[in-house]
Amino acid sequence: MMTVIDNHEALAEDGDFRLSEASARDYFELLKPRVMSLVVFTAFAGLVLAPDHINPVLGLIAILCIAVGAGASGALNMWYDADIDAVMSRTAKRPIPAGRIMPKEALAFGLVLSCFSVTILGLAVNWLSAFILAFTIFFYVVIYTMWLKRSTPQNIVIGGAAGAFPPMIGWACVTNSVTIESTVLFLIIFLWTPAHFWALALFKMRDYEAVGVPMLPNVSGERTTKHQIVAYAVLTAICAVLPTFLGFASVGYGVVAAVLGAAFIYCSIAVWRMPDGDLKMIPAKKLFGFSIFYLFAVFSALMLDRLVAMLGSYAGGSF
Ligand code: HEM
Ligand SMILES: CC(C)=CCC/C(C)=C/CC/C(C)=C/COP(=O)(O)OP(=O)(O)O
Repeated sequence: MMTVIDNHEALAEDGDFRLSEASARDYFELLKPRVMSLVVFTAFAGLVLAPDHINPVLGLIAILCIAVGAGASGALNMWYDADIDAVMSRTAKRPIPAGRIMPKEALAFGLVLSCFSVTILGLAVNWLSAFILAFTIFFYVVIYTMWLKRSTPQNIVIGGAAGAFPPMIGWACVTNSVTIESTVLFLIIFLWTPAHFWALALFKMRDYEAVGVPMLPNVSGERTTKHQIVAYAVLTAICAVLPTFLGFASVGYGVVAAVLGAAFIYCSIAVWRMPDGDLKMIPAKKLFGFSIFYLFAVFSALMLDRLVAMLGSYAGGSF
């Protein structure tokens, strides 16, 4: 049975040039906007938390470049994964497997946006942040999507680094440097990723089984995955309070991060206590959903903490 993708290639091979019937919405969907919105939010947090100032117009340009670069990496991921996306129930309706966009169009779109975002960021802001953006795109598309994802159950642990760079890019946009503080922001997301994704991988095991992608639940089983989910949730909770101990966030932030971390660990333990073979996997779905709220809440608390500190110093300075 020819899949949609084969049929598309056949159409292109008969020499008969066809205009793409893809809509702007289809191209927008290639950018993984829902996922990348939180990615860009963490980049914005890195820009806000950096101990210096950036011209607001340049700051906006920086965030737009990071957003375009993140979307470009999503388009290139969908281009490469079109074969397995066509088989997995969760991804079968995406623009390429659904036949709305041809693989070559997605590849060109992703490459053009990647070059555009990196070049503009380098010219308008600085070349260090542009380099980190380029490296992040490369890491997600080549290291994770093309290599690790299909070859090792540790794919998302190592590949998770790609998703953790955005706050470091935002920080570098302002300071033109990589520091201990921006590395801690990187580590929070890096350690958060396994619990975030393996929760989903638990209830999507059959999908990954069907396409032969070696996700941890499929390779090492549910019990091992649940143990590692709890371990990474604990490490994330510990890392998230480090800003207070390193002096770039208040004790008040530390308390909020500790409470959020306790909730994250609680959700991960609920997954650990879930019987293997459970069909509904409610705790796993809850952990996946909470993981997104958790990351949003931690980075929001960091920015709020910075705002309160700035207002406090302004008020103190004006008396
Ligand atoms: C290698 C690292 C990561 C993996 C393997 C991963 C995996 C996934 C998968 C498979 C989904 C479901 C997407 C869908 O069905 O369309 C998802 C959703 C999501 N991810 Fe991750 N993720 C990673 C890193 C991140 C990072 C770094 C962030 C943000 C900082 C993030 C934020 C989200 C959000 C917001 C959603 C929900 C999207 C929606 O509601 O449709 N993810 N993730
Ligand atoms: C600035 C910049 C380049 C940011 C990139 C940030 C980044 C790498 C985010 C990871 C997003 C994600 C859903 C990865 C999963 O890919 P997958 O292929 O496992 O998920 P899928 O099966 O849903 O496609």
